[in-house]
Amino acid sequence: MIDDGTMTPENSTETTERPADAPAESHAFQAEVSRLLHLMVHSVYSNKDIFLRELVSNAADACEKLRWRAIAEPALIGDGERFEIVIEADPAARRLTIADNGIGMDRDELVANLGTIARSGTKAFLDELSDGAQPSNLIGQFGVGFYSAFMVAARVRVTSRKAGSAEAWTWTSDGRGRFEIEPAALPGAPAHGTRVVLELLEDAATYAEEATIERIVREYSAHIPVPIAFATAGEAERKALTDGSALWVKPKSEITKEEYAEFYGNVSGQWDQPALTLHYKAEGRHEYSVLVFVPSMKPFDLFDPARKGRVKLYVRRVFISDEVEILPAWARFVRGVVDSEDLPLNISREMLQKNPVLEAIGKNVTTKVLTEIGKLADTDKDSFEKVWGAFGPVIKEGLYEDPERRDDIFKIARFKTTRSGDGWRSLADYVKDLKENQTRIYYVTADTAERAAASPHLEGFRKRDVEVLLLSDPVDAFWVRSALGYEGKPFQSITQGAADLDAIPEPAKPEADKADEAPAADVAALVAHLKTVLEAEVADVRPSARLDESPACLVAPDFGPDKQFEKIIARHQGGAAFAKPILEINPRHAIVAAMTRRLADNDKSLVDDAAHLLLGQARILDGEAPAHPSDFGKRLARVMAAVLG
Ligand SMILES: Nc1ncnc2c1ncn2[C@@H]1O[C@H](COP(=O)(O)OP(=O)(O)OP(=O)(O)O)[C@@H](O)[C@H]1O
Repeated sequence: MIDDGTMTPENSTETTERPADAPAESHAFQAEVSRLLHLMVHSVYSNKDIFLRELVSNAADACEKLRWRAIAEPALIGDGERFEIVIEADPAARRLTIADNGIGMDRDELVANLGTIARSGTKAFLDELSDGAQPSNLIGQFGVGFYSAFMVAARVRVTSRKAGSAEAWTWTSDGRGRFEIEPAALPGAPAHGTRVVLELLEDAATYAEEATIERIVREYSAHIPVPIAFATAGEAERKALTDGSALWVKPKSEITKEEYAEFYGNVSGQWDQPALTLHYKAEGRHEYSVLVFVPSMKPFDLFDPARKGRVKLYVRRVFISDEVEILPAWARFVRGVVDSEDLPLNISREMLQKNPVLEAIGKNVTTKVLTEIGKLADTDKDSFEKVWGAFGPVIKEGLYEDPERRDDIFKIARFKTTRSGDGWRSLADYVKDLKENQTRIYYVTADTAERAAASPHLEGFRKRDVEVLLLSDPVDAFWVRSALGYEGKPFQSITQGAADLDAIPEPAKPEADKADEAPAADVAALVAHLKTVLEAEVADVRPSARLDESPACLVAPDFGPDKQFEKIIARHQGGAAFAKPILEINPRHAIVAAMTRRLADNDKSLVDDAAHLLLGQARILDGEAPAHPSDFGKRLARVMAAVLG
């Protein structure tokens, strides 16, 4: 029970008396908070109900924190005290109170927690809100839940007492830029915990009605693990709305899809329909229950550098922590709960690091998640593609971080390729369709799939109908370098090294085309000349098998990074110098043929200009600028004048 009669109308409405020597302090909200509050109050939200789910969720978190703390320090709570959340409505006064007997906040915590937003990504969130995204899907994710109270309240008063503290404090604000903090008189304050009082706006009067509250609690908070009761102001009687029992210990057959979805929403702060729900109990060496979800929508912090997971750890129904990394970082999109029967309840945070029981659980859950995603590929292609589209870029981090998972990840990995069209191809599909004499899995990496698909390096592969993976996630440039291959076929960048395409048969060429080809001896002479002219900029010049329509392209040497990987490293190191590239020229191209003729005629200055232009053009096709733009411009003008003049 929440003790001390805190819910009586008298002391839940009036500002508590404060000692004369402790005047109310006025603080400005952090700028981000003000921006958020402004958006909350002035946007037209279709769903204001969510404020209650956010406040209830905070109240439940506070109870769970204290439940855990009180294991080591039982004196923090009363004898036989039961954690609960009480929602009290006073329709006549248009007032709603949410009270919990959780951990509470001291003065500094009130200032920090209800005056700033600590989460990284806040700015991104605000920008997204400004762009008109539906906030109800986003709010819970960003750690800004409390502020949603101002969607329905003209004034919010929070009285809180930290468990074990002799002081209580009241925080008050109308949400317009400032808040006040003052000491609260102890007789009216909670023994421990927090009371949030909302003076509702005129058009939000419905939130002081029992039926509305009951409906919202059933819809959004029916399975939070702390019981919720309803009370009408001035009446002693309380009505239990939920029993606070843990959903994950119930048998699967007794849980509806809606109940799972609601639980998922509360545990993840996301309110999309989960793509996968995994609910099972493991018995054997370790005993534990798992209820985890694969979302169908990307959480906002998926690419946050901290790469934090959000699976909550419970021990025998007691919440322990959401800070332990139970799953590997590349599975950080998984949300849910793991509840161990074996770990000690008073386990310290230090003991949770590198804990063998947790490691075993983490491995098992990871295997299950990968297996279920794999099954989804067979049973529901659309959902699977959504999951892969959203989380593939993260899962692929496992390809180089978690070598023992590589084969499992390769099984579910899907790629855009020169043959995939709108769909995706698996490596199994790729290997099944290898061309005669093809021994490698070819790939090209670029910033976007479109740019990858436009790479001139692809031409010779297209012509031979050799499939190439079009890789455009930042992580791709990394795993292709460390993965040894798939089913014995090594990965090979098409922008690196000699393209061993000659062994793969080319479709027969019409005789007319062959006539355009420069004689081999002339090509050799041109190559030798270009090597001298471009010596300062390229490591080598050679005829290319990989080109068809373009006159030239740049490739990286056989060993070392490929072109895209070089770019990524250069970006991080502020433009580090790399090995000079190799220029490949297309002996079948009209420009190259013309250059061989000009060289034979000893028209060196035009050939030299053309050589530099070829190199500059190859750079442009790689998404770079010519090394010396003004020199490039001059040569271009000279050649154009010679041709047009
Ligand atoms: N009833 C409460 N008891 C104790 N602390 C609270 C309570 N309500 C809010 N807080 C504190 O204020 C912080 C900010 O709350 P807010 O709802 O804005 O974000 P959050 O709960 O951290 O994130 P999320 O909404 O994603 O769960 C909380 O993290 C918590 O520390």
